[in-house]
Amino acid sequence: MKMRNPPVNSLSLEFLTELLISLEKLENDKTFRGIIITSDCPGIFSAGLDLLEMYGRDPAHCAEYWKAVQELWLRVYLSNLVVIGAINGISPAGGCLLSLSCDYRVLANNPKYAIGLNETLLGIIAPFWFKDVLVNTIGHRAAERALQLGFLFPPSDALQVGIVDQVVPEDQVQSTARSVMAQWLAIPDHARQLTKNLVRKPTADRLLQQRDADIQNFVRFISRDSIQKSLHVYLEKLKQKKG
Ligand SMILES: CCC/C=C/C(=O)SCCNC(=O)CCNC(=O)[C@H](O)C(C)(C)COP(=O)([O-])OP(=O)([O-])OC[C@H]1O[C@@H](n2cnc3c(N)ncnc32)[C@H](O)[C@@H]1OP(=O)([O-])[O-]
Repeated sequence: MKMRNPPVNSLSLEFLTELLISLEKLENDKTFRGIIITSDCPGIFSAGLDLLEMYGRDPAHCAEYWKAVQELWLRVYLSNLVVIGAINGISPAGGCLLSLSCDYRVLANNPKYAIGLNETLLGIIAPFWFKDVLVNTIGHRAAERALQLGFLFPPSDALQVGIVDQVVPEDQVQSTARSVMAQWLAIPDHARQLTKNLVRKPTADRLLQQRDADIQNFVRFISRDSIQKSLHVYLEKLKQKKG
């Protein structure tokens, strides 16, 4: 599955909806047993959540958007398919969450392809379920530092901390992802799926038990003047960087 939402594969509401529909189709088609998620935008896996869906929007829109973000996470995280991330670009925040929700992550060895939950750098906070997935992946102490400091790990550090499973030369990302897929597909589906569910369900349940409250929290948080100001400053920085 090649994500294509130029210029930066930001997860806009429209793009999230497209991803959800595609994933649902694959999930329901019994001829598919696994997917490799990668990007069609050179150098960018995904720039994460679309800031323009959260900046200057009314509460109803923010609520609709957040529901779609939750939906995508649950769909990928709990998928019955084997999901491999072939991460061929930078993946901050929501892009990192998408990567972390895969069963296995292969990252291209390019120092620009950093990965991490950098929310604090934007003056915003990674929700508890983003945090849970990171803690599950790299452990409590490493997650505590990474989250507070908004670390974006370059490939060698990403491998060392365990936020990705493998770092390979850029031209080998897809072939490596395919070999990994073959290895995972050698396991009987029912045993692998039930085991995946056993491991992941408690984390997903924490959100499932309070989805509406989580939406309300998000809307309250993102609508604050101070948060809107932080987003404004960050968006301006992105513009200025462009020159
Ligand atoms: C509680 C919530 C939790 C939040 C989770 C998140 O995921 S928060 C998200 C955390 N994400 C981040 O912190 C990543 C922020 N992005 C970046 O750091 C860089 O864009 C890049 C490194 C991904 C690509 O660098 P590059 O030099 O190749 O490209 P460029 O920088 O020139 O951008 C091209 C155009 O895309 C625009 N745009 C970019 N990102 C976003 C976005 N997320 N959304 C919307 N738009 C975005 C950018 O403004 C510009 O627009 P313009 O001026 O053409 O109208």
